[in-house]
Amino acid sequence: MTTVPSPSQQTAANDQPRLRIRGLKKAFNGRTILNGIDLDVPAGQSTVIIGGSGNGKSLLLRCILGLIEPDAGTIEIDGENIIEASRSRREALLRRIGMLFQNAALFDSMSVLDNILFGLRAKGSDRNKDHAAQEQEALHLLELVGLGPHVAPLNPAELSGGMQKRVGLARALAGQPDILFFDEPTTGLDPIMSAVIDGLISNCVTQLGSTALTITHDMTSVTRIGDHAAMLYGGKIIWQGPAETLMNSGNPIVDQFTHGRLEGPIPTGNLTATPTDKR
Ligand SMILES: Nc1ncnc2c1ncn2[C@@H]1O[C@H](COP(=O)(O)OP(=O)(O)OP(=O)(O)O)[C@@H](O)[C@H]1O
Repeated sequence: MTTVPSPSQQTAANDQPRLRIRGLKKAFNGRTILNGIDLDVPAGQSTVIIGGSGNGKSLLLRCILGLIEPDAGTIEIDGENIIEASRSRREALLRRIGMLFQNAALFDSMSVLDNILFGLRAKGSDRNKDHAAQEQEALHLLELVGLGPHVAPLNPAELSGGMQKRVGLARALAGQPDILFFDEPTTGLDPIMSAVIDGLISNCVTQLGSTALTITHDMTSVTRIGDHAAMLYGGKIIWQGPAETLMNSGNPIVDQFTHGRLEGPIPTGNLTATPTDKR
């Protein structure tokens, strides 16, 4: 007999975040960087994390990806704690995540095609497929990010920064991950290319149904791609809410950061220019 969940049970299931992080801590040599991160990343939506340089945003992503072992806390994907999962189960859960690294992180010595094939192999997506089928899949991924097959034999160094990011995104999409991480996807790009990359990220969420988690310093991007926003400061998520309210959060720390003000609760110390610095 099939049990039909009651409406309240359905709501509870639907409300479960795709990613749920609680009490995540990480210190290096006695220096605490993450000091109890609590964050929910809703399924099928786009969450953006902002925060000052060195606050641990990339570190948070690397902890989730299993590249760095946290000192404490839980990281759940669909309610399953990946830290306590068996190795094979953890690997299976982590295969659900695709990542566009800062600066795209392509292998310079490999062609664009080989970079994407590498992504397919890393996700185990090459199994049961001959080389021609793998190449077809790689070309399809390039097409998804708006690049034609003429780009496939080129080396990353022959591409502009924006094209490199697109290739990085194509590689992140290898193996059809349903969770995507983007680490500063628009840094170093001109405003139009930033809009193109933001559009591709939005498409991943709206058309592929992905859950996106993006780190950015680009406030225009936050409003363009974000459904939800969160700010990391002092080792914790100090604010989270709808992205459209980020610029008027009412939180003094968030407001100082998002408006780039020198005055406020965030110490600027030696970064503050004095009249003598302005020679
Ligand atoms: N493996 C590591 N070993 C030692 N320290 C580390 C390691 N990884 C990160 N850190 C330290 O953690 C801090 C946070 O680094 P992280 O790269 O996460 O910052 P971030 O918020 O992403 O900064 P940015 O916005 O400038 O990219 C830095 O001080 C960094 O030196």
